[in-house]
Amino acid sequence: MSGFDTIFALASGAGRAAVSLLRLSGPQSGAILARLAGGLPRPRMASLRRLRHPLEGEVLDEALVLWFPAPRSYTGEDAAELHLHGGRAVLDGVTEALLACGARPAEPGEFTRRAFLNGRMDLTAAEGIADLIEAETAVQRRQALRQAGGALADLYGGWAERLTRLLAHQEAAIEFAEDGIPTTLEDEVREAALALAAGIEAHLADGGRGERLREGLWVAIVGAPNAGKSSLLNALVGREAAIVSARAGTTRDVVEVRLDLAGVPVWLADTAGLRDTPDEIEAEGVRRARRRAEEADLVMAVFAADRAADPATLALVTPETLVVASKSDLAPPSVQEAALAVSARTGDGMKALRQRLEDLAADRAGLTAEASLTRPRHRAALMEAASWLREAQAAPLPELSAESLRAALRALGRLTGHVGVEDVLDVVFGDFCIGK
Ligand SMILES: Nc1nc2c(ncn2[C@@H]2O[C@H](COP(=O)(O)OP(=O)(O)OP(=O)(O)O)[C@@H](O)[C@H]2O)c(=O)[nH]1
Repeated sequence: MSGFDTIFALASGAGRAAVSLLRLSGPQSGAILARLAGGLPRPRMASLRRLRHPLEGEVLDEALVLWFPAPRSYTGEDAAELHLHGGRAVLDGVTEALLACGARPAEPGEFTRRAFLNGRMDLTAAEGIADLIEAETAVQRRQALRQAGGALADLYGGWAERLTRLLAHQEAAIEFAEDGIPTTLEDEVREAALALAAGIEAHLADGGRGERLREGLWVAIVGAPNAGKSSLLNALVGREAAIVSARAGTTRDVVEVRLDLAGVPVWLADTAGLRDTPDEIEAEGVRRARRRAEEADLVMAVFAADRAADPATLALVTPETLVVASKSDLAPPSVQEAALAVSARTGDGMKALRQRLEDLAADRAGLTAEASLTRPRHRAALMEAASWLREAQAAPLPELSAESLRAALRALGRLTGHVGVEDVLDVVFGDFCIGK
């Protein structure tokens, strides 16, 4: 796209490194690269060049440079890459040279924003790239790569195409009706609208797995004071993250620890032991524990094997709860049904507990054959599209049905970015860091 400034940014991480990657994009990229490197290298071929300051002529670095003429670049514009030596002074010198040539530092996400505006990717793919940069586990990486590769773009784009055809048919049906030509077209459109709504709703009914994988699965560990919750948490993460003591009521606030369970990011939350207490601080801890249990994706209820099961924890157990009998070295478990017997002290049963947690994590946040939606933004737009499609099916007049189909198409368009709305762009690209 013309009329843009030429922008640059460090694409690699800040700080001392062997190599720093500086990226340049915009209409002046070629001219600027030629000025610094003493001529343009062959497109898309790495060349070793001496980089000079354009005014002072001083050699700033000897660097690998790459020239990507439009449209075959990440942004779709003329672009260049400078693989500099990673020192601070090199970067400062080259930055000054680029400023002297009229380029300006990029805003966060500006490279990907330009790629989107130039039609190199849709909004969901741009989000996939943001997720890939943030991905911390293998399964997160797989989900992000799939989305960056256009899996959601293809799915939603396919629906938008189907919807466009429906709209064309509905409009044709309206015209035929005016001309008095009998047709079954309108009935067919209504039926197809319903089928499409059902398809979107099936995609929505994924239990939030894609969003969970992106953000992490929350597991709340609850139980009576001294049940051994903190010891279990420490044994699971392999370090002393939470304080363990023989004194009941040691954990007062929520202790959160991040864990990679077979590629799914999991947040374990150790909570205060559930009991009535006159201690104000501890009572607040108990309130927080209950809230965590309500909000968690998974509750792990811990009962000490050498004690009778306490009613406060029992009250939180549902068929979804992972029931654990701790301190199995002291006694046979007191809660028999489906309880997993473990001992943080001897390590007995810990492998089985980890495996159970991994299975549950994979079940609630693992990848499935079909790409899952990954953001509340996706969910909102898809719910809106499905609801307009149902309205289109039920509308009393074909004109109203067409109007609803148009609204559904707009909702899908906002999702992929084909209906350009500035505020949507700001939300999506606000997630990026500078240089991406
Ligand atoms: N024998 C035995 N003792 C354990 C085991 N796990 C924990 N304990 C002991 O039980 C006591 C309480 O353990 P914690 O892990 O602090 O229990 P908690 O449920 O977090 O306690 P609160 O912070 O009071 O809610 C400590 O003295 C631990 O050493 C175990 O597997 N076997």
